[in-house]
Amino acid sequence: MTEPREQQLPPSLSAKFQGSFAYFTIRDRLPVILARIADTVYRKKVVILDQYGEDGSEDLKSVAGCVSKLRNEVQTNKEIIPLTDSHRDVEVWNKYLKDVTEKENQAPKWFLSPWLYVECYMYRRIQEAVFNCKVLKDLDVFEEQKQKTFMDSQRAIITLMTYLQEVSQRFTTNDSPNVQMLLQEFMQVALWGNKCDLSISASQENAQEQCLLEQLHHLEPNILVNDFDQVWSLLKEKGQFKRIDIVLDNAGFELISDLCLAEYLIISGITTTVYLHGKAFPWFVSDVTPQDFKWTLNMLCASNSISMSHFGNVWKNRLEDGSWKFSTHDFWTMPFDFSEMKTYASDLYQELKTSGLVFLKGDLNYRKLVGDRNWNTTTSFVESLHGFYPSPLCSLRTSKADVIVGLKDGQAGEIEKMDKDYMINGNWAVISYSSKLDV
Ligand SMILES: O=P(O)(O)OC[C@@]1(O)O[C@H](CO)[C@@H](O)[C@@H]1O
Ligand SMILES: [Mn+2]
Repeated sequence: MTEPREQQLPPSLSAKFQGSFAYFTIRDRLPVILARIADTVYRKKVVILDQYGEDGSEDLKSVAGCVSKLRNEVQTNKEIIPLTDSHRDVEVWNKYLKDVTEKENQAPKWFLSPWLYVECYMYRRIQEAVFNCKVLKDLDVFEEQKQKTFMDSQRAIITLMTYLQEVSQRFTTNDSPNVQMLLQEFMQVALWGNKCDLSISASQENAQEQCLLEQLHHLEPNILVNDFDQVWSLLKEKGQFKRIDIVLDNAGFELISDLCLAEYLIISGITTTVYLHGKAFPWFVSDVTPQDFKWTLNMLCASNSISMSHFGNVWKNRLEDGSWKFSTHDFWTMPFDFSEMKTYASDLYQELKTSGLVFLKGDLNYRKLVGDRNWNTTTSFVESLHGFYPSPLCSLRTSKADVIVGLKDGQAGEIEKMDKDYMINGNWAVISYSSKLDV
């Protein structure tokens, strides 16, 4: 099958389509996320003044000012403007703006241009305010919300990690654990862990209260595409992998669910190494940064829960002994969809080509996999990847944007009758697999 060229691809999702989820996101949700940042920043005033003195207060004022200016630009549909900080990715972002302007013969705007671009640009503009600070260049304006989600999910985290410890013991005592059934369980826990994301909730609290394990059976019918069997036959056919990757999404409970999957992949012998990919700076409110990763492991180690502290130490050792690797790459916080990785991040693309299987978590990664385009729901997942074939891929995504592919004929209509917002409310999910490889 030849890869579809630009003109054959369906249109990009955009807020120019009134009534689209992009439209509601940009009109209603993004301004709320920006307003929430101003509140957070003001709440830090006393602590920052104490730690950083006047420079710190000035920085906070400037971040708050930049974020409210940005909020006004979004709400009044201003033109997208070049970035002014000196972070290493500025040139790529500003060249992209120039290229889009030339291609469209007009400057991109919030309610005109592709949703993926303007939403990614918003989070990079927030970082511009931080990178332009004098003393607060490492400020994470979303830190408080991410940490609160972790703290509020303790019960679910303890239950899940206690279960992981029992499973781990079954492998140690070799009492013939059902590897396939357990893999399905840990993949589905990681899948539903994706429901908790602070961007969809426009920064409203979004902790995991109940234990997911008991709900998996009940949630199974809500998995609209379930390619688990294809993942399992790949693993069975290959025996033990040297490398499996997990492109992470959100901090908090979702990160714990991903690390439990990563631990299971090792103790089951499915792979000897798991590569975990985070974001280089705060992104889409709850995405995992190196600081979030470190903080989470430290919180596990300091916990008085036996299973949490056990795995906190096990996981710190895995980073030491190399069975886990955590890294970031600038590509993950750029506006490109994944079909452009070969062009803009060939090093990352070549690295993923060495993986036996790449799990990609969450909705934004799914949107980037399918190019954030308005595909027919019955288009195959493989076709919607339009050129992104570095390795076998498995998307674990709860649907929080109005794009979905790989459904059967008539399936969308059936689901719509039950839940008209099925594409955007996070109650429905896909486990989508592609085995297609670049030549
Ligand atoms: O990637 P995640 O964390 O699962 O979701 C990201 C998200 O919350 O942000 C966008 C809406 O603002 C959508 O892509 C999606 O709803
Ligand atoms: Mn996210």
